Amino acid sequence: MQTPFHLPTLDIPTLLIVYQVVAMLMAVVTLGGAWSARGRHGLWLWAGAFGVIALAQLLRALLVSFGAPTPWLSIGHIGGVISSALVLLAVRSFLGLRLHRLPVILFTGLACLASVLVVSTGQPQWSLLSLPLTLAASALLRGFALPPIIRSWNSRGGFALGLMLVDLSLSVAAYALRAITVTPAFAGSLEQAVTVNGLWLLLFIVLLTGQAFAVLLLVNSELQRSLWSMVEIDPLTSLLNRRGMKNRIGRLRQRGLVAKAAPSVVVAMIDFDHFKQINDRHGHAAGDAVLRGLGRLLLNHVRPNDLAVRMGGEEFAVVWQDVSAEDAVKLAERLRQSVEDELFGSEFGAIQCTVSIGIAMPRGQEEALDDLLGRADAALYKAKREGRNRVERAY
Ligand SMILES: Nc1nc2c(ncn2[C@@H]2O[C@H](COP(=O)(O)OP(=O)(O)OP(=O)(O)O)[C@@H](O)[C@H]2O)c(=O)[nH]1
Repeated sequence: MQTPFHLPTLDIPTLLIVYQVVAMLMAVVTLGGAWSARGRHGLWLWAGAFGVIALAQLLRALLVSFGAPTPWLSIGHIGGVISSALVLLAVRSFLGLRLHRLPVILFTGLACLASVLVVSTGQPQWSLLSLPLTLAASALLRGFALPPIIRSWNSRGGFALGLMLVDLSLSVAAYALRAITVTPAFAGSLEQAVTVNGLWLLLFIVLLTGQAFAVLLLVNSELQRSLWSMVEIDPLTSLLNRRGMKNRIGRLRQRGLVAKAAPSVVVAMIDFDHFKQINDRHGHAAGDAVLRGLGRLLLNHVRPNDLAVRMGGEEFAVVWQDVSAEDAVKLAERLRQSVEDELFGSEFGAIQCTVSIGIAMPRGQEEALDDLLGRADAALYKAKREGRNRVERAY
């Protein structure tokens, strides 16, 4: 079959050297990133993915110049499959998913073995199968990394993840199409197949560079995220702190999920009764265990869009969304009862405590969050004055 268009002649060995140099550069840049991020987010695996391509091409070039036996020359193809396996593992590690290493290793091993076997026959019609075979294996391995990235992008969004998604999707398509089009049967002749492969190499150099940029952007945004969570999360209870709550509500308002002081938002301020006595009687460590226990209990009482917050000391807050005033009173009462029924376990024995709760609903669209919190606080102190272990509502 003759292709209807004229393909430019490309110097494949030169392109392979460029591919190798770019991969080497990307490996060095990603290694630097992995080093500064202490290897978090699967960065060593990303660096490995670029490094393997660079090393495989280098080895191949050396073997060719030393006149190594033919089976060794499939090392470049094998490097591509191993690199794709590392990309799959890197994506899972980056997204914090379990790494199913064994099936990935087995599949990669089989693809590499098949490549060596077909090249070892010494028969051109078999040897030529090595490239499409390993390219197809790479397309599959990278394809398996797509669904978790798509899910993550749907929930998190972000430019860096979007860029990774685009690059990975393009590379899955490119590996699959390259596997088909580099076969002489498709290209029309062996010469045409070599030229088509050269054109693909050009695209692969671009995709490789795009992937390295996406990795670095992703790591940068992850480091920023973890820095923010250190600022916004209370280390003792892992709940949001006061700043985290304000930022979260600000972000929800920006995304239009919460209208400015929407009337359906209810704030509950929660404060332990006589917490000082718990510390005095059982010790500070037992007090900490009780605070952690309330943190867990609050998380069980809120839905994904609600917020559970440690405001400071033994004061907590819950922000319920989409609830009526009547339902909020019921929710707060149920929460108060749960704390009363709970035996907060610690190594010093079970500790029983109670909380006082003040709840407030926005007066109108314009009430600022601080004013709302202030009124919930005032209701809380009314609950304390009226005898503690009770819920009071601000009007
Ligand atoms: N263990 C522990 N105790 C804390 C922490 N933060 C604040 N506290 C203690 O919480 C206690 C709060 O005491 P008070 O403000 O007098 O309040 P209270 O004893 O709960 O009395 P009422 O609120 O009036 O019922 C103090 O003894 C603080 O030391 C903490 O992180 N861990």
